[in-house]
Amino acid sequence: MHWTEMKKDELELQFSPSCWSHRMAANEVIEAHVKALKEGTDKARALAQTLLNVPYGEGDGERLDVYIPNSNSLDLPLVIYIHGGYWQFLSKEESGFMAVPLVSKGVVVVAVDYDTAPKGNMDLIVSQVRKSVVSVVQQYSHINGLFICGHSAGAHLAAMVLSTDWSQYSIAPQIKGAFLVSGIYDLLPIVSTYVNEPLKMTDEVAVRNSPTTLVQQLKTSSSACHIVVAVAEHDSPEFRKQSEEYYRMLEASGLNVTLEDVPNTDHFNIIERLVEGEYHLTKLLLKMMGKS
Ligand SMILES: N[C@@H](CC(=O)c1ccccc1NC=O)C(=O)O
Repeated sequence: MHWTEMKKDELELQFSPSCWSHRMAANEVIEAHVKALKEGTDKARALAQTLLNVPYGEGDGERLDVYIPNSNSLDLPLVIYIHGGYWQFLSKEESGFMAVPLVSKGVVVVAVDYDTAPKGNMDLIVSQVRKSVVSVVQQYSHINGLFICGHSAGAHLAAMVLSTDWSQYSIAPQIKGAFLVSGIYDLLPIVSTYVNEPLKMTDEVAVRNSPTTLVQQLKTSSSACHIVVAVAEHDSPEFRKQSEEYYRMLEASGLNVTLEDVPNTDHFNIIERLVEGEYHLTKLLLKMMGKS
């Protein structure tokens, strides 16, 4: 069934990732998710050298954390992680977990904060994340490859970064690879759901912030980027459809894109497991960065 034909209840269920986990009840899976991300982030902060709360703009919320390998090398790959949580939950304080397996392999990890709703709205959040990427490139001009990874709403934001017209910015970041994990690429279906209550998007705001409407811009700005669209086996059918359709659009426009359907995962552990060195997506990310 197309989402336009769904009743509100059905649509809201499709966009309630916690209701589709095969591991735990809805409230438990979210609690466990936040705990896993926080524990992983605390571990990363103990393992790596860190620069915490580095400003990337004037706003209080415009800060990022850097996780640095204990290496003398200057030409390390760098991955920017953009957290999920429906543009209203989570922060960089739970977003350094993937540094655990990556810094030991010589990868710099940056976790970006943005003003979640209701403080921030969709246009602001997208512009903040874009600005953070420009700031990282300016500060770390010596890095050997810029990569971006986002989960859920963060995958949407990562796709929006790839789709940026950089002509209004001081530089045009060259992103070598992108990991889009369990993302939302068409925002129109969520406008009428509970997800939009704090965001208050109109259809117009949703359309201009949908990566599905910006594929031509992505092709112009990010033609050399290897894009991995990853989706969980136990994501909801609508989430799975969003990933499949965005993947097809990118592939049809001739981009270097791969669809990864990750078995035995749900919307939450598909990203939590990046704390493990032996997890399929961790290995794939390291391979993309030339570190395996
Ligand atoms: N109502 C949503 C809540 C949700 O997605 C979420 C909540 C807290 C932290 C992260 C979340 N989602 C994905 O990162 C759900 O049913 O999963």
